[in-house]
Amino acid sequence: MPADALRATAIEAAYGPVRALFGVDLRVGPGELVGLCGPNGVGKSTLLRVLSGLHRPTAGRIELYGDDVTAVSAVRRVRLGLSTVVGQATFGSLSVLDNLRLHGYALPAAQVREAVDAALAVFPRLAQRAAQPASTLSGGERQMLALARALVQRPRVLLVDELSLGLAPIVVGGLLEMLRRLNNSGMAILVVEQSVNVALSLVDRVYFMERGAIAAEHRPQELAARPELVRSLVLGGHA
Ligand SMILES: Nc1ncnc2c1ncn2[C@@H]1O[C@H](COP(=O)(O)OP(=O)(O)OP(=O)(O)O)[C@@H](O)[C@H]1O
Repeated sequence: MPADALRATAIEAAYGPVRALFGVDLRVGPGELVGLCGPNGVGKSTLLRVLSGLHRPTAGRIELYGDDVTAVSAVRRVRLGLSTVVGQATFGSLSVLDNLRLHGYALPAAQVREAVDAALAVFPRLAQRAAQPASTLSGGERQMLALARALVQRPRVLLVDELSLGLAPIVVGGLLEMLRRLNNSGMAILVVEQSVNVALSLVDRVYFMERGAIAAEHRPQELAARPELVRSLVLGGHA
């Protein structure tokens, strides 16, 4: 059997004395699109930070295509094919093009231009605005830029935090369509999503987190006829 694109086993994490993750097990198969849902504060963003190498776990193991990357730095994980889209923060005074170029930091210099052109080809709307300062983009365009920056890194596995946050449904629809296309082209994707409806419309499989651990795992079709189960999963311990 081929190795999982991404596998986390028994992950624990803390902020000083405050424990945030309690033995998380999660996997994303090659070419799979997986969601991670759960109420505020259950540890979704912390888990993403641990997976991307931005926060060191206190226990557990992370594997990328079968290789142990638990002790590997965030930058090296990018080189190994793991990229992350977090928020819409950009370098506002820099142009869209320069924001993209900067994100080629993990690529050999000779490949940056081609990678930037490829990312712009995915987002024609950004290509039209390549010379514009990023601060002048709309919220939706900024989220496109956040995605495009990750694409510049040529990921095999993409982690996405809260794609739909604060965006109009029509904009979210376009971004989801983009994630689907990237996934269809073979990219494994893990998307943290506050809106369970958004997640269920998109993913092959979804994890529900509760108080720092995975509480359930389902395929959307299993949940289609069970609104009461979805409700209890969404509300977690608050049901
Ligand atoms: N920098 C930090 N310092 C201390 N505690 C933190 C820090 N970041 C997160 N936490 C705590 O860790 C727990 C998990 O937070 P996390 O942001 O991972 O949750 P989340 O599920 O992503 O929430 P949300 O959906 O609201 O973004 C929370 O109790 C939070 O208060």
